[in-house]
Formats: sequence, structure tokens, C-alpha cells
Amino acid sequence: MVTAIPTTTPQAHNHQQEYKKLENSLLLNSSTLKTPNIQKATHINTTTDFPSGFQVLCILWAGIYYPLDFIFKSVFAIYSGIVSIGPAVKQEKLKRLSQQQEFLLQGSRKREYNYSDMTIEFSDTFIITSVVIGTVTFLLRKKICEVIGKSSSGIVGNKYESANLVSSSSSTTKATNGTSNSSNQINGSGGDSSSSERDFVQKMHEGKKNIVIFFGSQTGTAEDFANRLAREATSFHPGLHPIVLDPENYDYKYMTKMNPTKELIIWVLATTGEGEPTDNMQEWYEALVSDPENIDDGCEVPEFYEDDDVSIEVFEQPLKNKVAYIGFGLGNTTYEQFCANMRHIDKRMSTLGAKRLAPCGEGDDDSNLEEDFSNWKEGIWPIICDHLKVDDNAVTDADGVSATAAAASSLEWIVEDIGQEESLDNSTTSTSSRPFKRGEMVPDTHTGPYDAKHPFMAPIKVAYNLSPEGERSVLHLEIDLAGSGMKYETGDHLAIFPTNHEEEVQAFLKVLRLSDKANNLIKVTNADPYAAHANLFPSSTTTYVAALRHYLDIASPPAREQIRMSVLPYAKSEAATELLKSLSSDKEAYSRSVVDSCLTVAGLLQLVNRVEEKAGVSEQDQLVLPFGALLSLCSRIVARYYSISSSSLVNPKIPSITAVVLQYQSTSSTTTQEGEEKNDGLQWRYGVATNYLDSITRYLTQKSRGDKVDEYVLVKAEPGNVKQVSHTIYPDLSTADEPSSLPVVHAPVYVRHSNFRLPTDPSKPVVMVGPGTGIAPFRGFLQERVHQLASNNNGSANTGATVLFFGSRHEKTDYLYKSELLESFEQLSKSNSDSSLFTAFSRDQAHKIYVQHRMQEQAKLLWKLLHEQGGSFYVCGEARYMARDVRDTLIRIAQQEGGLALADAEAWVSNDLKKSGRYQEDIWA
Ligand SMILES: Cc1cc2nc3c(=O)[nH]c(=O)nc-3n(C[C@H](O)[C@H](O)[C@H](O)COP(=O)(O)O)c2cc1C
Repeated sequence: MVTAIPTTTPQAHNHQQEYKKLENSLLLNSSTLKTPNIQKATHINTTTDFPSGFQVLCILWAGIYYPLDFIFKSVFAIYSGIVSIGPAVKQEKLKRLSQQQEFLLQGSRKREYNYSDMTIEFSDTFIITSVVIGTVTFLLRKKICEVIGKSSSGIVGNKYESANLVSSSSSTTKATNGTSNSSNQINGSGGDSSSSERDFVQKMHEGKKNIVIFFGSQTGTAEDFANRLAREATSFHPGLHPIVLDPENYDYKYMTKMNPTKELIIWVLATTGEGEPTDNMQEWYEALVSDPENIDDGCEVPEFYEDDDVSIEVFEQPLKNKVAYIGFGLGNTTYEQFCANMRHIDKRMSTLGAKRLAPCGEGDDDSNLEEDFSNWKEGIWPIICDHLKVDDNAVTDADGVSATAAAASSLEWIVEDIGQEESLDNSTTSTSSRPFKRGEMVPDTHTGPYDAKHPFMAPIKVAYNLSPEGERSVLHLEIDLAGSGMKYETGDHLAIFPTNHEEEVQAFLKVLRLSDKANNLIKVTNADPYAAHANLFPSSTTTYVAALRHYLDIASPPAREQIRMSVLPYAKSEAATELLKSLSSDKEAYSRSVVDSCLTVAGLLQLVNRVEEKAGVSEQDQLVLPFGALLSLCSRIVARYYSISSSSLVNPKIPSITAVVLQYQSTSSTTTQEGEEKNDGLQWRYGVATNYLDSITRYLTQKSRGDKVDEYVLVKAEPGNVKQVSHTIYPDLSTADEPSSLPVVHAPVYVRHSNFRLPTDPSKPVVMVGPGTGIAPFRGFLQERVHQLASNNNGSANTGATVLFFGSRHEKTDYLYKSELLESFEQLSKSNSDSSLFTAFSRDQAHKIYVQHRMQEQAKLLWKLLHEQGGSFYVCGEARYMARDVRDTLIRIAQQEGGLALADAEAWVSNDLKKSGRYQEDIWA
């Protein structure tokens, strides 16, 4: 949804062509002089066949003297010919001039073409003085830079200076915006300037790292994979020293400082939107892949850092002999542009000359991402060790367990238990010494700006169930952003950090034997002083229970290799070792007992303890996972994105979201010590985030009804027979004293901007397809169209036709926002008779009817609005089936109504609509 903006400028392109022409005309060897492209002017590489200082001087002399001499004499000749000497002489001089040009082209040095003695002396003196000054300046540039206080990094020229300034200022902004961990880290390790904070190679060198793992992640998976790669490298390959970095905090330009035989980049890149880079890769992507549409030959060579030594290398390959890399892309084959981010970066890295050590791996989230990652990972270690010439004494003993692995997993995070603090669980206490706890009513010293790293604790103004009688609860929540400084636009997303299920939190505390210490303050720091993150949590202190509630993803099953690296080393009994070995080495056993049963880490530990108990292992010999190991094992909780379902024109401060509460059943089977398969039957599973929102909704609903509700923990009991999960709710009790007021509940949020936008011209038609909660952004669009209509009544322009296809299971129970939709269309259709609402209730009749069937029925109208009137088409909802079917239907309509052949109809959708931004999707797999 975020579109990369191509940065190739026509000027830069022309400049390049001009340079090529000039280069040819002067017959200069391209390996000798390369300067004219503004972008590339100062790009000079270091190679082993590097010329000496004297050679450089000669080159400079030749490169500067001849052109200047030529230009000066040409200008003088033309001037004297036209103004002073008269036409006859002018002709003679021009003839001489062209002779001289020819001489230059031949590359020989002849000094007999002198127009006057004075000219020779003056021009030569001028040129010689310029060249001498230029040469001296060049040779003393380092000193000059030092004297005027600039970095002597070798980044020279105004453009680079300003680029450097831009980098440093943006890094400062970013540091204040939320990368304080890494910037503290850098300052602590001797970083001296903001530009060096962006220098990832310097950071690698400070920490003696030989691998940098860059992740591009939107919802946390790629970041998690990157951390797991690093953990595995550290645990099992002693010669590998990885560091995981977020590209957002660093500058790609420094790639050229890398040592290609001793250092390596590993990319772990997810794709988001419609084949777009993740937010944290945006800047790098735009620089490296300036023109994704023409990736083969339309991309500009970006600027890179140069070191002091000057060598002339082929511009187009600035990463040649500089960078080696390997990569893994995360994607989903349901999307048209599978793994586009990784594929594009891979392509550009190799075009720019970097050495790809092996084909990049790709993982499909639609099938088995985890297994794809695992398979790719297994193959890369020998290649990496071989390339870096480190001994691949992979630390694996016969059992695949090692002392190093145990040490590494426990040492990654150091947990210091500070003990109890009396007031800690009183959520209204406002002492500044209290640690920040996401999701709780804690006064946070952060006053903005708010973003993914510093979410805003937003009051929930309104919360209710849109479908109380339906099979699934659909929630409508309104979130107050007043005072946050955050702004949203219609079509944007709201990110919400959920709180974990309370039962799951308590289960973890119990199995970790921490129930008594739940509220102890703990200080968690990274064992590696050079790691990118000094702290795992927003503050260095928190409590066990807060970490489990708000920061760790405790609901996901542990990965196979995680069981091997972070759990197996702590097994003291044979029974536990056997079970864990089987789960971590036998893919089938793992998939049956862990994946299919959605076994959480707590579930796994409980299973191990049960097996140990059965085998007669005494309690003190049973496996108890240290909290530090758990921190390596669980990834961090990430925000969930919801399409905003209100219009920023109508409700600028209070966006709403519309979310279906996720709950499903899965089998639960366990493998006993004896290898017996034990089927525990079907169990209910709950989506963490939507159930958290559901808890808030229930809490507020019950409070408003005057029901007695536990202020801290809400255990849900409805609907039907489904056992509900509980979440910890932190109401602001400060308002509760006033009899009329209800306590306010807050949730940690931030706004994520998207490109999902109505056309700027309101007179253009709009066709929207949004079944189920896919209605969300279109509720906002409709509010905006009605608002525009009201404004237009006073103005001149007409509001174009507005068409919505909405669908759900049953009209009676799942017709979301029914009265609102009907009312909006009543108004819209008054102004434009084509404006209509079409509904498809799939299960209200014997045969299923979906939105695409209704589209087909309205083929003529759609063709008229989209083809003849240049309207825009929008789809929101499920990607795999609905979005595909909708696209296919539109292609069929183009064939049927426009008489187009299949290929032309597809091209109409892909080129006329999609590429021009008239076909937009906000879809999820
Ligand atoms: C909103 C959204 C858009 C996506 N778009 C694409 C896409 O265009 N191409 C693709 O291959 N995968 C796409 N994916 C799949 C993700 O790349 C995949 O799920 C990945 O594992 C997410 O990694 P992350 O959690 O690190 O962001 C998309 C996923 C989401 C949620």
C-alpha cells in the first residue's frame, strides 16, 4: 500500500547520455576518466589495481587541462571573431578552431594554434594556475575538511555534503522517534557523530561482527527470522559473528566500506502491500531500486560512500569487489507480486556488482513459510563459512545439542531480578520511576511523536458488537487520537498492540515457576554490548508479568530449531531430552504435535513436565526454562493493522475500526514419552488481538449497563457455549469517582499511512467491493462521498457515481452498518442515479451468492463507470479467493461488454486500471 517513488530523473538520464557523447568525442578511455554524471561524479572505488598518486595527478592534469584549454580558446576565438576581428578573420579562426578540435580528438599535443601571443600567455597562465590550485586542494582536501570541521570520510562535493547532512539529521529524528536503543548503544560504544551512527559497517567493526543481517519486516516475521538466523549462527558456528540491524536506522551508502571476503550481508525481506517493500526498507529500496517497473535497465546507480583512496572503477558496478550477500524473501503466492521486495533487491545488488553467494531463498506464507525458511537455512551455513573462510566446526554433537548452544541462548539476554515494588500493580500510580508497561495506564514520559516504537495510549471512546446475534462477533471501536498529534486520512490503517490472554500469561508464570514473583521488577539487558538493541523492551526495567502480557508473543508455537536451541539444552532428565529431541529433529512429529495443535511454549513445557512426571522424574529434576531463554525463544508482540472505517473529513480526531473476532478450532494431539499419539480432541483457539478488542468491548458494554465487572481481569462467558478468553483491562479509574462517568480504557495505537485513497476528483465514479469486514475502508469512503456531496451542493462540481458491493453470510445477523449504508445511498443516489448498493448474502438461499456474482449482474454499469467514465475500482477483504475472483470477474466483464480478447481484457485491468492507480486493493491473506 506504500508505493515506492521512482527517483530516476530525466535530467540525470540526459546528463548521463551527454557524458557518454562527450566521452566518445574526446576518445577518452572510460577507465581513465569518469565524472560527469551528477549522481556518479564522485563515485570512485578502491580496487587492488589502484593507480598511484602520481598517476592520479597526471590523469587530473590531462583531464582538466585539455578541456579547459579547449573551452577557453574556443570562447576567445568566437568572441574575437565576432566582435573584434571581422568576418574574414573569424572564418580563418573558426577553421583553426576546428583544426584544433581535430587535434584534441587525435589526442596529440600541438601548440602552434595560437590566436595571439597575449591569448596564449593569459589562457595558459589561467589554466595552469587553476590546475595547480585544484591539485593542491585535492591533495590537501583531508586537512581542509578537518579545518572546516567536516568529516574526512571521502564523501566530497556539495551534493555529498548535503546528502550527509540529510542523513545525519534524519538519523537524529529517527533516534528521537524511537531508535534510542540503538543510538544509545552506538554512543556507548564510541560513536561520535550522527553520520557515523548511520554507518553500519563501523558498527560491525566495533563489535567485531562479520555478518550483518538486514531485515525488512512489516508484521514481525522477517525480524523474527533474522534474529533466529543470528542466534543459530552464534550457537552453532563459532567463526560467525552476526549482528541484526534494521535498515531504517542505517545508511545503505556504507556498503562500499565492506570487505567482501571477510564480511557478508544477509537479507531477510518480507513484501507488503501490492508487491511493496516494508516500511523499514522503504528508504533503502527507493535508493537501490529507483524504478521497479524497469528494474532491468531503468534504475539509476545510487550514491555510495567512497573511501580516501581514489580508483576509477566502472560506475555501473560500485559494489563489485565490495559486497557479498545472500538472502531470503518472505511472501505469499496469493499476491500477484510474490516476494517482490527480495527479488528486486537481489536483482539490483547483483546488477550493482555485489556477489551473490547462492540463489535467494523464498518462503510462501500461503503454504509453509517455516519449513521453507528451515530448508533454506540448512543449506546456507557451509556456503557462508566457506566464503568467509571460517572453520565450520558446527557445534553439533551426536544429539545435535551443545554446550555452546545452551550458553548462547541463556546469555543473549541478561535478566536481573530486582525484587518487588509495592505500588507496581496499582495502575493509577503515577510515579515516574515506574517502568513503562505497554497496554497499561502508566504515565509515560514520552510525549510524541507516536509511532511503532512509541504507541499512543489512546482512550477507546465507543465500542460495540455490530453483529451480536451473528455466528461471529464483529466489533466497532472508536479511538480518540486527540492530543497525540497523530493525523489520519481516509483509507489509512490503525495499528494496535494487543495484550496477551490472561490464562496464557498465568500458564507461563506457572510453568516457569514464577507465579510468586510475577510482579518482581526485572532488568533485561543484551549480553552483547555491540548488539543493535541494548534493551528488549521499551524500558530496561519491567516485570515478569508485564513482559508476558505486553511484550512477548506467547501465543505462537515455537519453531523446530528454537526447541533445539533454546529448550533442549535445559532438559535435565532423559525423558525430557528424548521428547524434545524427537520434536526438534522429526519434522512429522513436530508438525503433528506442535504446529497442528497450535502448541504454545507454555503448552510445550507443560507437556515436557507431564512426560517427566509420568517417567517418575522428581520435581527439582524437571525442566524449568530460565526466563532469559524464554526471551530468546519468543518473538516480540507486534502491532496488528486495521483499516480505518471512518472518514478523516468527518471525524478527524476519532478514527474507527471494524474487526471480526477470531476464534477457531484445531485438533490437539500430544506425543507421549513412549511415542504414543494422544488425541486431546478439538480445542478452541483465539486470535490474540481481536479477542483483546473484544474484551475491551465487553468490559465497556458491561460497565455501561452497570454490571459488576472485575476492574482488572475480564473473563468472558458468552456467546453460545464457546469458552471465551480473558484479557487484562486497565481502565483509568481516576474518572470513576464521578457517578455519571464510565472508566476509560486505553489501547496502545499508532497510525500507519496507506495509498488506499479516493480519487482526488470527486466527479469520478467509484466502485467498491468490500464483503465482511472488507466494508471497513468503504464506510470511510462513503462518509467522505456524502460529505463531498453536501459541499458540492454549495459548489459547482458533481459527485460521481458511487457503487458498493457488500456481502456477508446472513442479512439478518451480519449486515454490517445496514442503516448507515442505506441512508448514505439514499442521499448519493439522489445526486447520481447510478449510485447503488448491491448486497450478496451468501447463506440466505440454497446456492451461495457472493459479491462477484452481483458484479457480474451489473456488468454494463461497471463497464460504463470504469471504462467510459474513468472511474476507480477498490477491493478490500480476503486475498486468496475473494480478491482473485473479483479480478477475474472484472476481466470477464471487459471481454463481455468491451468485446476485448482475454489478453486485452487482462491488460486493461493490469495496465489501464492498476498501473494508473484506478484499481486499488487493501487485502489480506
Ligand atoms: C497487507 C499484506 C500485503 C502483502 N503483500 C504481499 C505481496 O504483495 N507479495 C508477497 O509475496 N507477499 C505479500 N504479503 C505476505 C507477507 O510478505 C508475508 O506474510 C510475510 O511473512 C510477512 O512478513 P512480516 O511479518 O515480516 O511483515 C502481504 C502480507 C500482508 C499482510
